[in-house]
Amino acid sequence: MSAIEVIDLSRHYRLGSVDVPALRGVSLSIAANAFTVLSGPSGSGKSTLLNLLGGLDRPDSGHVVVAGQRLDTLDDNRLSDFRARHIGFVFQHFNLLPVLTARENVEYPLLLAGVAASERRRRAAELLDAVGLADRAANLPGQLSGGQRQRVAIARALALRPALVLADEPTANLDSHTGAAIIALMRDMQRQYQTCFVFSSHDAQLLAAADHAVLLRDGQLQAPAAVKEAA
Ligand SMILES: Nc1ncnc2c1ncn2[C@@H]1O[C@H](COP(=O)(O)OP(=O)(O)OP(=O)(O)O)[C@@H](O)[C@H]1O
Repeated sequence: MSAIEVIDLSRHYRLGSVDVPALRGVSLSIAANAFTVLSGPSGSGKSTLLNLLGGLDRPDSGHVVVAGQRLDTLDDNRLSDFRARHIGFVFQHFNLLPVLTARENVEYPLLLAGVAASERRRRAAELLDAVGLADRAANLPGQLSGGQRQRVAIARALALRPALVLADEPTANLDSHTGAAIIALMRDMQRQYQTCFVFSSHDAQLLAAADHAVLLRDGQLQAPAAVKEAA
């Protein structure tokens, strides 16, 4: 079963009079309940594709279907609502709100979704426990290490139990030891929460941990290889 269908997707950027083709006619299926890595050299189109999968950007042609919903049929408000409810994001720079504690950061998407306070507290506590940070719930992001911040970001991404979690270079700002721990945690969370995880990365450790690798070069798909059978 696939969580995402990508159909003949193209995205060009204009730099003055120069046309930069970032993605050229990409079609693929991404499996549900699996760990998929988008890989390829710098400039190959990984972030562009990830942004289109997450509805953060719109293609010039082609379309994306996430959890059965064609994103191109949604206007900006409905797309933003769909994103909030069905897609969790993890960023290279963590993007936590600096004035909120770890617990409040995890609760934030639940607050926006109108979840009652007692349920927000319960779910944030469960998730912080799952990422090994139960004792750091009251800390601000500035009082946490890079690896701990990324753990909070992963807990936040899972708060609304999304169909899909997208992560753009989630280990790029971490040392290799911390990066390996974050990869193991994401793998664990993917299994525990039965979610589709998609990452962009140059990180060989992340590629080795993946069920599927999507290889891009010059905005086009290379052979999509099954790294190993999905667990
Ligand atoms: N906002 C933009 N304006 C113009 N060109 C852009 C823009 N964003 C990306 N590009 C170009 O589109 C192409 C694909 O970029 P993209 O960021 O998707 O690649 P990437 O594989 O994620 O690279 P990296 O691994 O370095 O992050 C590149 O040629 C890049 O220069």
